[in-house]
Amino acid sequence: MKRIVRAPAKLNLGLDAPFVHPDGAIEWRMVMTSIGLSDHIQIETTDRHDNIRILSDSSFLPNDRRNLAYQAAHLFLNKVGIQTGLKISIKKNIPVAAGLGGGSSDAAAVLRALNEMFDAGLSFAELAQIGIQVDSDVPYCVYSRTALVSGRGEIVTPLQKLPKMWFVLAKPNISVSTPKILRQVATTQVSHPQIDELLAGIENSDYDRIVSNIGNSLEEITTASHPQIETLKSRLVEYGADGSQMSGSGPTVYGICRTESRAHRVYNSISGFCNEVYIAQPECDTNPVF
Ligand SMILES: C[C@@](CO)(OP(=O)(O)O)[C@H](O)COP(=O)(O)OP(=O)(O)OC[C@H]1O[C@@H](n2ccc(N)nc2=O)[C@H](O)[C@@H]1O
Ligand SMILES: Nc1ncnc2c1ncn2[C@@H]1O[C@H](COP(=O)(O)OP(=O)(O)O)[C@@H](O)[C@H]1O
Repeated sequence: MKRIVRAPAKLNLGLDAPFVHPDGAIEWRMVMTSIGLSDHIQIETTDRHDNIRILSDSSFLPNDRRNLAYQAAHLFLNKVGIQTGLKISIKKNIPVAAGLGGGSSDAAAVLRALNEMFDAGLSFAELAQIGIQVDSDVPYCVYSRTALVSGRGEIVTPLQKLPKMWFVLAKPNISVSTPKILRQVATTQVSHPQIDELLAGIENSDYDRIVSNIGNSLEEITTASHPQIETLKSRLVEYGADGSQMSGSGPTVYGICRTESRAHRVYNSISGFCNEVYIAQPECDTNPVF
């Protein structure tokens, strides 16, 4: 049996961390969307029982149990009691450790694909329960559509489609350690974006209200050690984006544009300052996940 699936990158339109639980886990309130930029994953069954082999075209990825796709496959096979070998080949298009959830999305794509391949009949909620054991963005990525994410990442409430918009992503050439950023949440006075206003903007398909209420509590923490993120954000707006923000714990920033032609203008201008630049639309409008 063989399947090829896409694993889309996510963007955080709104990210609030209202409090930290006594065990150190962060309580999230995030509005996320998935975009056309995606990894391609081929999954094949093999007769080497209980052997999960990961191959990828990226030298940045672990190809053993540390790979999130491996962990997802392992948990799924245990849960449904299937004995098979798997070969999982990842074509990596999403920049790694960029705040775009590439690893979580690969893991979620593997869960969805195995569920279909073996006709296991698990609901998205059940796949999300497996996914939360891998990391906190996997439940969202099982749905991979615009959604409100809360709790420790396990509560996913799908929202309606975003109005037409374009994103211009720019990934500066710096490394950000997510654990290092997240550890600082408990001890830093972070700002809290207006998530309810953002939700109202989405509910009313109101582009301007959405753009004026994007916000990310982690931005101040990451920017404190990497001020170039702030510069890149300002440049995106200077070149014509209606708003700009960092995704996740960074370092990728994105600008939002209402039209494709404006997005291309911003793309061309920002390309002079940043090597890794992408244009994408929200996932659900154009490209079904399978
Ligand atoms: C911040 C977000 C927002 O979408 O995006 P990314 O930047 O990853 O894309 C994610 O929630 C992120 O998800 P993820 O990377 O899965 O985070 P988690 O699994 O919760 O934690 C990542 C790592 O940070 C550590 N961690 C987490 C919380 C905390 N208070 N202190 C920590 O040291 C965890 O132990 C783990 O090793
Ligand atoms: N399939 C995968 N794709 C990307 N990264 C992975 C994968 N499996 C494990 N990782 C590890 O997960 C970490 C986070 O990567 P990624 O999910 O791309 O970024 P982020 O958490 O910033 O959204 C990296 O250190 C990477 O080595």
